[in-house]
Amino acid sequence: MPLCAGTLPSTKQMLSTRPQSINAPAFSKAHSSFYQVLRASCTRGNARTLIVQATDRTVMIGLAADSGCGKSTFMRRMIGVFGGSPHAPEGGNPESNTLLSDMATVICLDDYHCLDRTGRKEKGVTALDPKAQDFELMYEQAKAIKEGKSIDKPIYNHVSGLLDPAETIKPPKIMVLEGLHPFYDERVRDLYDFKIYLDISDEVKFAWKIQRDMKERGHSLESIKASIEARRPDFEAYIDPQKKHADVIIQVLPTQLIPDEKEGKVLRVRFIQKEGVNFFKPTFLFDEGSTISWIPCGRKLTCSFPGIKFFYGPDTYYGEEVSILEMDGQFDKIEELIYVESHLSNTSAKFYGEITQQMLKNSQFPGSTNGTGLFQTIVGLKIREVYEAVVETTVKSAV
Ligand SMILES: Nc1ncnc2c1ncn2[C@@H]1O[C@H](COP(=O)(O)OP(=O)(O)OP(=O)(O)O)[C@@H](O)[C@H]1O
Ligand SMILES: O=C(CO)[C@H](O)[C@H](O)COP(=O)(O)O
Repeated sequence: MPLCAGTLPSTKQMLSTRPQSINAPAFSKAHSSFYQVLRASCTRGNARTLIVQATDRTVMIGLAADSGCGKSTFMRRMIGVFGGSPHAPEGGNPESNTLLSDMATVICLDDYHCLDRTGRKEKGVTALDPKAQDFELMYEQAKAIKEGKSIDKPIYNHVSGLLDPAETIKPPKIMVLEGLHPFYDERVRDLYDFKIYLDISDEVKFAWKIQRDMKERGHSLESIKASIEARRPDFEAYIDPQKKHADVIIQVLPTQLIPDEKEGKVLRVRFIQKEGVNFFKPTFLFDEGSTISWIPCGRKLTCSFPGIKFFYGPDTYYGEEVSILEMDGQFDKIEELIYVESHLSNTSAKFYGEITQQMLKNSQFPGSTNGTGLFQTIVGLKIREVYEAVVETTVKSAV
């Protein structure tokens, strides 16, 4: 017999009640906010089950970029928004590329290479070539995860260059597929709730690669140049075109504040945001839809040479309406970012100062004093908002 809202237990009672059987799902704090939605229309028995099932729907996020373009750094920022520390699967293959955290699991699409290093060499293809990628398996497994099923996913071992035995991945609340081809196959593309592309210009990519591969991995300047050149044709043919499918693009270019600066030390970062994307409201500066150029007051935002400049305005990108928020230059003190934050709207922050708080928490990550860190942090908040909106919609349709 249906119960009226007043007769259903309170959220506090729900939290303290044990499930009626071992297999019944537990009601946790994470479900509380959705309980109100159901309280008016559910019987005691099915309320718990419906809420838990609805909030257990996996939200799919795609992150595309070339290798060495800051995907790992971005993932660490995103996971920081949800809390909990990222870790590799325990007790498994030490060369696993998977990252687990309380809310999110990040899968690296290199695991869907169907040709190992020798195979690619024999066939004369690079890892960027779709021929080296098993899209059939990628689609089947991404779909299974979205349907709440566990998968046994292969592991591409970056040390040996071989495909290792599979690891089991359980469906998380948020699944991120990151790598070279997340939006290449139309079937996989249609599974995402939100799509991100990190678009790093050649000059900056080169500077970052030198920093990592020369200083940290002992590669020579010549070999880094040669590897970038060898990848370029396939990058242009197969990776770069995927950016037109993304909902947001973080484009990283050399600064325009210093003439002919090509070293990639000072960056101009553009946050390209599509209009009309489900559950996503573009962030704006001062006044939505206006075109604004802003040089913040130097007393409120300390910046050494060459200073800092913001831009915001509407534009088109591959024929679609977008709004662009741009930051050229860098600031000196992260805590002063609160001044910039106070002029931004639709940031998806839960409280005033959350962006600055996140930036301070991750101050040791590269890009913490420029637009890469700022926009990656905002995208992390956007992912949280998309997640919450998808879950709420699922709960409502369950009701
Ligand atoms: N925002 C940034 N500002 C400056 N340098 C950065 C930034 N993001 C990344 N880097 C540099 O680029 C290098 C690669 O970054 P990261 O490991 O995050 O990229 P990746 O895309 O995950 O690489 P891969 O796919 O090869 O594992 C880092 O070592 C760092 O030096
Ligand atoms: O682009 C890459 C990763 O994003 C790698 O180059 C690709 O996975 C091939 O691996 P390896 O360098 O081990 O041969």
